[in-house]
Amino acid sequence: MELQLALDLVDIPQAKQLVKEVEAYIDIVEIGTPVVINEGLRAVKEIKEAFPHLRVLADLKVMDAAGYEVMKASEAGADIVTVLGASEDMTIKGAVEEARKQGKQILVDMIAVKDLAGRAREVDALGVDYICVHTGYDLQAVGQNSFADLLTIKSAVKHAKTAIAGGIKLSTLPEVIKANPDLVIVGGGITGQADKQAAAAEMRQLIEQGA
Ligand SMILES: O=C(CO)[C@H](O)[C@H](O)COP(=O)(O)O
Repeated sequence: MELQLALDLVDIPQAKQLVKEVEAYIDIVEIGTPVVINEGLRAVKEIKEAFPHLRVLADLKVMDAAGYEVMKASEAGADIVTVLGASEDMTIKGAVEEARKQGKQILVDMIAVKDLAGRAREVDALGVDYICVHTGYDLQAVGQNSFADLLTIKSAVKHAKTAIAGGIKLSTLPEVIKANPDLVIVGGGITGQADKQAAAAEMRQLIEQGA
């Protein structure tokens, strides 16, 4: 099980500082959508150059013209690029084709998908690398989470790796680990803590010991 640090509310120097603190405990650094909006793909480039041993995910949440956007993120150094599960099959196919050309991976974010099991089966058949259930900030604000959704995609998906994101904290990580996703994505559960290194270390330890 891999651990991904999601960076959403930082600029590039803050991102570098944060990754330096927790790099020993994480597998993937996510350059979050707000960071890409504020800083552009330069954030992906600078983090990959500073931490070449870590994989970098560009959370572009692509919805159209995926071939071009996956190409640009790959050129910047992204190892994984996100595409929305709610987008057209053609878009997801285009993303997978370009990722294969570039030697990169596609994570499909299932945020706002209503028929989760059905869409997960379709997206899985398109050859994506990860399928991720995700409770975004707007639904986290009204108390929702994706724990049940993870079980739904675990039973639907046959080929892709499964992932979960959205408000995961130290206190809820054991429940997530029990459902055995391939990838756990944590933002505020690490970046919002006074001691970020300790939070990341504890999370890594829980993952290693299987909760
Ligand atoms: O993609 C995102 C928001 O759209 C976040 O990166 C993701 O939800 C993880 O962050 P957090 O753990 O703080 O919810």
